[in-house]
Amino acid sequence: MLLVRKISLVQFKNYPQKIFDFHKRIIGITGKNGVGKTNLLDAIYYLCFTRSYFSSQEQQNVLYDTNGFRIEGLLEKLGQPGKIVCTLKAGKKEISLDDTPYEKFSQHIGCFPAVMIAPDDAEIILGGSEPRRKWLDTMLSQLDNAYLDHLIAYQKILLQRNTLLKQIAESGKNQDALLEILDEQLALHGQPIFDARNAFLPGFNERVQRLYDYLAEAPEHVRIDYSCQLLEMPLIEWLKQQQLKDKMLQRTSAGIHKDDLQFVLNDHPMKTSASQGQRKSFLFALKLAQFEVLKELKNCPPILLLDDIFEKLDEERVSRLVKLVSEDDFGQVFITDTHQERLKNAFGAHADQLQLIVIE
Ligand SMILES: Nc1ncnc2c1ncn2[C@@H]1O[C@H](COP(=O)(O)OP(=O)(O)OP(=O)(O)O)[C@@H](O)[C@H]1O
Repeated sequence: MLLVRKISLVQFKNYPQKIFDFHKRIIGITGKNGVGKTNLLDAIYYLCFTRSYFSSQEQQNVLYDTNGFRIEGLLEKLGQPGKIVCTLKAGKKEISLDDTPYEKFSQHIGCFPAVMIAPDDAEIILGGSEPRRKWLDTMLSQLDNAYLDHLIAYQKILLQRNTLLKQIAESGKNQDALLEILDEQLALHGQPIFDARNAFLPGFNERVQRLYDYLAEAPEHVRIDYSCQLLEMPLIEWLKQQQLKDKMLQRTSAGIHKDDLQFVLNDHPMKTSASQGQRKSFLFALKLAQFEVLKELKNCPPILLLDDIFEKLDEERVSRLVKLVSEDDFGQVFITDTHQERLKNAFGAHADQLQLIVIE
């Protein structure tokens, strides 16, 4: 099992300095609105992903009017202790495992798998394609370090290619030789990303359907369709074919950065046709399916971070979810709620496994 035993926060978000000890499998975090329940979940997420789930800019993670933070976590994975330290000092970030700093943070991703379910996740269905790609990338990066390395390289080369396209337009100079090199490199990293995304979704769909059936009230058919230009032809051919157009647009119009996922409910797009309840059930099914895959492929259940689920789901769905996460092989679960009694009652039958933390 993977367990967080202790976390120390210094100047992380609203915490000037705070230590939390965790000694049970299910951790209920309660306290009034705005006390820092979500921030505590985010700190745990940070230890696993080397970044915040909620804040895209590091400065947002630093306590107001200070200039750096430190998160230290003591974890236990399959009986082995591990110490992760994440610091931001004078704008410089450092991550270490057992006092050895990582040269590449990507090496850390997937070592301590975790899944977050949070209110903002509705964006995955309702927003543009970016949150869907981000969700898929987070999932696949945890499963395979090579995927993340390809993704980082792809994004870097994409930026270089777009810069070159702008330079060509501005200077009128022939830079075709360089463009060709970048095309080859982009294809080299883009093609395996496509392969991984394409291979992953069919099996994943079966899991999402099963979990949706468990959570939802009515039997409905749900699925995720992968939309990608590379389903038609390889990236290198797309890049060649689009070169003229790209020079005019001054950006790269083909590639896996254009991918999207279509969430479908009974053959209709979920974004426009699903009710709020159906969307919530689908999101939970999606995240729990992610949990299942990680558990199987990592041989260890991920840490599950559930933010505000009692506000989001009706009683029936909450009780099914509680039943699921209470199973002994589920791994460590952190749940936030403003109502201490509600949390206690929900886990009443498993009170021996529940540790309540009240944040004041
Ligand atoms: N960088 C920061 N420095 C100081 N305080 C911050 C920072 N970022 C966020 N906060 C504060 O953290 C608080 C929000 O914390 P959080 O979202 O964890 O609360 P919560 O207990 O989950 O609340 P709710 O029950 O409403 O979901 C807010 O008061 C916000 O002002």
